[in-house]
Amino acid sequence: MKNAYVQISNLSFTRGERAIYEGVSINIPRGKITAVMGPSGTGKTTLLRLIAAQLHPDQGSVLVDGVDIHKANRSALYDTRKKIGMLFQSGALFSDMSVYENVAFPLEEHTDLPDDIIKDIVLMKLQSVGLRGAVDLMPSELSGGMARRVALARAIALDPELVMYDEPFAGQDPISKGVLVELIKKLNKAVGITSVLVSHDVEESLSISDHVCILSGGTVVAQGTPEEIKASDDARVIQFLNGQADGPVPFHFPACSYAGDLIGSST
Ligand SMILES: Nc1ncnc2c1ncn2[C@@H]1O[C@H](COP(=O)(O)OP(=O)(O)OP(=O)(O)O)[C@@H](O)[C@H]1O
Repeated sequence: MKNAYVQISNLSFTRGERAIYEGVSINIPRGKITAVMGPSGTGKTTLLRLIAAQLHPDQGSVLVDGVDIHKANRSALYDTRKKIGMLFQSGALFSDMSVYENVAFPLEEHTDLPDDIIKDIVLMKLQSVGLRGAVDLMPSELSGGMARRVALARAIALDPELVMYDEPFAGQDPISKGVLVELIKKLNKAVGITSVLVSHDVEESLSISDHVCILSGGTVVAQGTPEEIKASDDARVIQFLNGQADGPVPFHFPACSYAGDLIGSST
């Protein structure tokens, strides 16, 4: 795809004995919102970490804005990482820093901007997530949902070209969820940010994304527009979209026989 911001080709990645990805190819279109969905434990967070070069594939390549991120030299890697904002499930704030200091941190680390400009940017980012009033609070004084939004303000502090959201709606009340959905759309439309959204929230994801990629069992089982995905006749896609427990995708993590485990534990 010519206009892909992230181009993943023939990617394989193994954790211990377990193949998480086997020859996966995915294109993340530039300036669009791509939803990555799939059963729990399938490797969605792992995929984001492979894109950000926090993990390295056994095989295959990941091009981020044309840069092969796993072969890039130190300075190209640094420059490319500056273009990526990440909101991870475990994206904890620095607990000994205020909300202000948390959002200012990447600006102080990566730019030479004067303090008054940094202050304006921090307040602008906090305003966009609806938390300018929380600027002086410490992370321990925030709810889980508020902390997630402060982490988002920090993730977009450097005006990234690519933002990856890992379960941004988890633990959000309906109003905050609405704020986040609008914010993701606004960042995408107004500033042209390429967005990757990992979420279990099927309805929300399909409603805001331009492109959808469904992963299962180490491969891509479907890719396309939300309309194409909804019209898919692949049994795994139908099972996932409808939240059915029974179907081709197993609910259980691979394990030895249950009876064997129980007998083993009683001896
Ligand atoms: N640090 C680690 N060491 C070994 N295995 C890991 C590690 N982190 C994750 N895994 C394994 O990799 C697989 C993929 O994990 P990952 O977190 O990417 O899944 P996911 O699709 O994001 O899941 P969820 O939707 O539940 O968040 C899982 O089977 C998990 O057990």
